[in-house]
Amino acid sequence: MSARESQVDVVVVGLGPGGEYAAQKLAEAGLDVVGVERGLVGGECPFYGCIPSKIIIRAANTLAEARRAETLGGQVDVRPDWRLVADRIDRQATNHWDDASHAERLAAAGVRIVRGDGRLDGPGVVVVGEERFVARRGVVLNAGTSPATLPVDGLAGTPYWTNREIVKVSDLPASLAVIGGGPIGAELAQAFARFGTRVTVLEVADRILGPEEPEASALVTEVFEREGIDVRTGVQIERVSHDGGFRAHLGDGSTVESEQLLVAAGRRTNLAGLGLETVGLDPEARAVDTDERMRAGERLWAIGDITGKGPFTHVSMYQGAVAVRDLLGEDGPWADYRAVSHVTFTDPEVGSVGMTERAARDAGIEVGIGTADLPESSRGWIHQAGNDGLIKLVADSERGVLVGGTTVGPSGGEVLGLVAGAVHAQVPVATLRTMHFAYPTFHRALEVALDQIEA
Ligand SMILES: Cc1cc2nc3c(=O)[nH]c(=O)nc-3n(C[C@H](O)[C@H](O)[C@H](O)COP(=O)(O)OP(=O)(O)OC[C@H]3O[C@@H](n4cnc5c(N)ncnc54)[C@H](O)[C@@H]3O)c2cc1C
Ligand SMILES: NC(=O)c1ccc[n+]([C@@H]2O[C@H](COP(=O)([O-])OP(=O)(O)OC[C@H]3O[C@@H](n4cnc5c(N)ncnc54)[C@H](O)[C@@H]3O)[C@@H](O)[C@H]2O)c1
Repeated sequence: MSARESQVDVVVVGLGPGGEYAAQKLAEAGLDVVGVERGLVGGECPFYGCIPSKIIIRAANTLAEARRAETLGGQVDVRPDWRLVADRIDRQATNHWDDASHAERLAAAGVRIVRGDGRLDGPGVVVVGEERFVARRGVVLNAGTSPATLPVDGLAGTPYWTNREIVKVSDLPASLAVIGGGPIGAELAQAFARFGTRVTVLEVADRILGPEEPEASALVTEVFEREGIDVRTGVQIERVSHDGGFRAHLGDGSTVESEQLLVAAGRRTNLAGLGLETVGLDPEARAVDTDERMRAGERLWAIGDITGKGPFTHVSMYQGAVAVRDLLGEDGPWADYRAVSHVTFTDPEVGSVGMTERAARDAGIEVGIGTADLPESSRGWIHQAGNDGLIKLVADSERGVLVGGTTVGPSGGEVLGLVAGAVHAQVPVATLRTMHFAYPTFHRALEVALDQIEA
């Protein structure tokens, strides 16, 4: 059967955060835009990722904070009620996993939404079922990721959870094993533990939150263990069996039993079946290479998690904005990844921007380091229960500027803002040292760390 053909200006394939942003801005600029989506308009973040997970974390943190009152303000009777969380995600956050509000916003901007699987069919051409779109200006790929499947014996036949299922849970499990101590595993492990679930984290690497500074991993591990989470690192999972409950068989001969199992062991990019070979790109690649304008080929742009430049919502939207500027013929600014920041919303939060110490040394930079322990700061001492935290700043001593920083603490993600600004704008360390740091804030601990840097 021959496909119906339409000429348009731009086709956006995948309407996750970056694609949604780009489609809306291009349509508002007057272009004829088609947005193709096979799942929910809005993508992973609002329905299965950032927003539901942060609602769970917010609730869990209120419980932890209430428990802290015992030594600071008085007795509080804490009785967790998961129904409040499940209901908030279901009704307030996801509208029962209905994307109408996202789709209506795009339609109001003039985007034509086409439901289905988009596939490239040569430069500037996208096929969706029986429809064929020829894009005069180009195609923007924003296909995102899915949970990676683990090649562990026995796992495939079991009803394990990924992030897609765990955000829909209506009843708390008594116990949960979490495979993977990355951001998803760590955030959800702690939140479920705070609701009363017995949690075991199984991490193959020698520490959880591996890409972070080792000091950050160590501190979060210490807090997790204090809260009763069983953190096992360096584990090999040989096999998983399921017989009502789960049993993970580990390489050292031990087993871990749990009522439920969350697999949070990474993501795979949704590039299979996208027709990359029709535009001269490798269909087996893990990511799509882009230049500073997010161009990936002839009349082709790629944005978001598929570019491998940082799997975060803000990166996807940042790249969406870059692609929009290029498609509209503007003169930049183009993509720059020196100061990509991210926050892992454990408690303490782990904020991070730019390079770690190791990355800076590997890049041949003459490194200067400054650190501070939050409990030793005035605000940390006042805060007391729940004051775990640290600052680590990484400077290029030759140039006298920060190239990275890690801010762990009760408001680690907020404190990060100042460091991210300094790395982004290359503010001289000497200038930062002359700042006023309000007393007694958590960010004031930065002054201690800055003073130590030889720069
Ligand atoms: C549990 C969890 C928590 C997270 N928390 C945070 C956080 O706190 N902060 C943060 O910054 N990031 C967080 N992330 C990461 C964040 O969700 C992603 O970085 C972000 O969603 C990526 O956006 P994207 O636009 O690249 O892709 P996605 O959001 O994955 O969207 C891609 C879309 O493309 C569609 N699609 C794919 N292929 C096709 C095709 N061929 N045709 C049509 N449609 C297609 C998919 O259906 C999907 O809707 C979290 C992720 C998870 C899983
Ligand atoms: N707050 C945030 O910004 C946030 C929150 C959640 C997720 N995310 C993003 O979403 C992406 C996916 O998160 P993720 O945590 O699933 O992935 P990840 O790749 O960051 O972490 C996966 C973890 O699983 C471990 N692992 C892999 N195979 C294993 C095995 N066989 N046994 C035990 N452990 C194993 C890895 O060593 C790693 O520590 C990340 O890249 C992350 O940046 C961001």
